[in-house]
Amino acid sequence: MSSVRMNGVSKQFGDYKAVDRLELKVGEGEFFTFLGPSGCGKTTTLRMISGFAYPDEGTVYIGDENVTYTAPEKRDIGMVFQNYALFPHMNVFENVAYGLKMKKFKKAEIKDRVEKYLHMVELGGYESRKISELSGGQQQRIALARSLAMEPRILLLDEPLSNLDAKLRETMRVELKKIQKDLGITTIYVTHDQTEALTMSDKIAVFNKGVCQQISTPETLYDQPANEFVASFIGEANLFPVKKEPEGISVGGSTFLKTGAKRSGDFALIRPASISLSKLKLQDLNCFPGTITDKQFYGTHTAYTAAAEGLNWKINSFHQTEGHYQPGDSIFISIHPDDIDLVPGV
Ligand SMILES: Nc1ncnc2c1ncn2[C@@H]1O[C@H](COP(=O)(O)OP(=O)(O)OP(=O)(O)O)[C@@H](O)[C@H]1O
Repeated sequence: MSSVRMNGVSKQFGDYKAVDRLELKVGEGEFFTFLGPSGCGKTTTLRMISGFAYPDEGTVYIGDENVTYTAPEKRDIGMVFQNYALFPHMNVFENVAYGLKMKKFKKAEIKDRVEKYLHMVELGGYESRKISELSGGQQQRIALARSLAMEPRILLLDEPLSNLDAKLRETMRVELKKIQKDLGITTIYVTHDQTEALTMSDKIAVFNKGVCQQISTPETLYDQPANEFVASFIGEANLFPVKKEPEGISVGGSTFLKTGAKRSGDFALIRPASISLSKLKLQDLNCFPGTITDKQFYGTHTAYTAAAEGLNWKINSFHQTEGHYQPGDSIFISIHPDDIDLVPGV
């Protein structure tokens, strides 16, 4: 088990800053996720940790060791990729044993480790299967077992579940997290999928255009996003530019909002689940007439959109009694002041 630190790390391709002055610390045994849209610098950052890319500036530490320019094979890191990268001409045993053989482990130790880690990914007994005889999910587990068998000090996972179907992804999320916790291995996970990040991580670093926007627990990212980008990327959000008025703030031109926000900012953030819908006006404060424009039923909740005060609102209704509006219905939307946060722009 080891920690990872990156101090002032930058990487440029031509004129483009793929990673810009990154500061982060991954604690021992932590499940740490790099989250962000395509091209934001997640993989480049991971490659600088693995040693497949070197930074232009800054330092990378694993534990107390400065590994900024250390070759990948000397870093004692395991990696699992989106495409599995298994050897198709070898069977399952040979795939999992490969790195151990290269490192000249004794035969008995290789056999023990292959058995142990195949059992851990629930594929004990599959040793002589061909790779082509395995499903995508099974192949991904073999790739994981192959990395774990080396007992590395850090595990890096680059979008490992993105080739799997939705149901399998969900199962693998739970299994992967369990294995990680059982082994206590420091893990860095790259994804653009916020559900994966929120459900699996101890901490998440949110990236945008090469810049790390915020590093926090999933709960803090959702409840106290550092800025408009994080607020829009984590969970669903209504984000409206605000105008500062003498007595408070207004959105959409002249709609006054009373907010309990403890900070100031350029955008009002209102989560769709915190808005109530009603046929009648329920309160004077933060209650506006509008019209339902769309309805999508998800089982657990109904997602509405409504036009009110010249703005489009997203509203998630979890109450069955509220779940009966149709597009075209006249409604009132109500928001408690404590559910209106203010966030800075990026
Ligand atoms: N070897 C390279 N040469 C030139 N540009 C590169 C190179 N590698 C990455 N880039 C650019 O750097 C930026 C960051 O790429 P990176 O692969 O780190 O993004 P990412 O967040 O992992 O994206 P994705 O989720 O699509 O994999 C992108 O604009 C990419 O085009």
